[in-house]
Amino acid sequence: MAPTLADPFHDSSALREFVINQGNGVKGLSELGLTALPKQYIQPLEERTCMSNIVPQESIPIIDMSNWEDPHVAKSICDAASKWGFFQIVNHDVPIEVLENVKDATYKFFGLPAEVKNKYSKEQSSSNNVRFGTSFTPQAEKALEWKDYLSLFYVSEEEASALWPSVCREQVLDYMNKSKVVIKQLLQVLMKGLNVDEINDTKESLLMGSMRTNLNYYPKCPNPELTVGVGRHSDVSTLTILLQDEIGGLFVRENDGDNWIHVPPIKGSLVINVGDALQIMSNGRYRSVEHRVVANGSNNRISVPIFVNPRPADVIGPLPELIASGEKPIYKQVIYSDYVKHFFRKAHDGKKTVGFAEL
Ligand SMILES: COc1cc(/C=C/C(=O)SCCNC(=O)CCNC(=O)[C@H](O)C(C)(C)COP(=O)(O)OP(=O)(O)OC[C@H]2O[C@@H](n3cnc4c(N)ncnc43)[C@H](O)[C@@H]2OP(=O)(O)O)ccc1O
Ligand SMILES: O=C(O)CCC(=O)C(=O)O
Ligand SMILES: [Fe+2]
Repeated sequence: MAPTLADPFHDSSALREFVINQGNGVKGLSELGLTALPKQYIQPLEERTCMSNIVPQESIPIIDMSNWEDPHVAKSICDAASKWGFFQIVNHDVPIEVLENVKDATYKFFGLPAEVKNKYSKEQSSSNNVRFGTSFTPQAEKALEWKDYLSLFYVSEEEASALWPSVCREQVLDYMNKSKVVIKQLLQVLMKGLNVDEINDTKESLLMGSMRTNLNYYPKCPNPELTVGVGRHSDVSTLTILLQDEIGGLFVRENDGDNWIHVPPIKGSLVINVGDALQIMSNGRYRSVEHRVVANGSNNRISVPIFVNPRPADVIGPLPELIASGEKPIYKQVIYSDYVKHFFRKAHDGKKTVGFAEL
């Protein structure tokens, strides 16, 4: 049968060839002007965002970082990390031009021809530290996600100069470097909230020894209600610093229940969330909370998370200071790269990754 514009990708191998092998991504699908979502992206009902589960009157905290050392501000940061696992920060000293430049650079990267972006795919990239991809783990997913991404793991300025795409390299490095000040402030406050007063070099390396920046591109989707931009997951980081554009679509789970709260875009703000590594190191005091992104029928959307992590070879577990104070550990010691590999080997599955470290 001849392909139709409604479903030219009835055959999954044709879809894989176009989206993954040729590097067109979902951006390429979106730009074909399809009238219906290819069936490979149709998510089961329980994974779609249902309006009746959204609580419009709720909101995650918004914290002004200009007086971050003030005990009231510090308390609101620790409370937000314990209760919500998510908050937004304003007046954080990352210059607005740096944020605007990295958003422009994201559009520039995804605007490159498919064959140029595809040079950074898993198959063609000269390093595992630079990866252009689509969905989350397409080989492990029953239903694909409507998102393309570029993932940049930072090793050194030299490696970035040699390997990262030139259209976004400087802007991502600048965003990462300028964010370090607020990352350190947040970690200092969060550690103090656990009665860990000194962040020595070893502890700093454990909390923020590696960084990965992803550029996420969610193209306009023909049937947004049938799919997801990103499925329910918690991040495996210590902290994530997320820059989103003005479109919206990020939802956070409220108190482990069935209700979801929208994270409204605020110009110049950054969204902060606790990742699994901090949940484990804080012995469950700070919570990495499930979140998801809806697809959008009218607009393209971008976001730029910085995942602040331990180093791959670090062993993570409840911090010794917490155990010394008499707390019973609820997590075991795990090698961080084993934890991350476990996350990347399966489709998004909410909070299940943390089970890998549970005692
Ligand atoms: C993409 O959509 C996402 C991503 C996310 C991400 C959320 C985070 O919190 S990312 C922070 C992760 N932490 C780190 O990167 C720091 C620690 N790094 C490591 O431990 C290692 O660098 C490594 C990530 C484990 C890779 O080590 P390596 O020795 O190179 O291992 P491999 O065998 O090559 O890879 C293992 C496995 O993972 C897949 N993978 C690797 N990198 C990525 C990547 N950047 N994005 C997606 N998948 C990746 C790789 O393909 C391997 O899988 P196979 O099936 O091929 O075996 C949140 C939400 C999203 O939607
Ligand atoms: O795009 C967003 O708002 C969130 C993306 C996300 O959760 C992630 O990349 O881990
Ligand atoms: Fe996430």
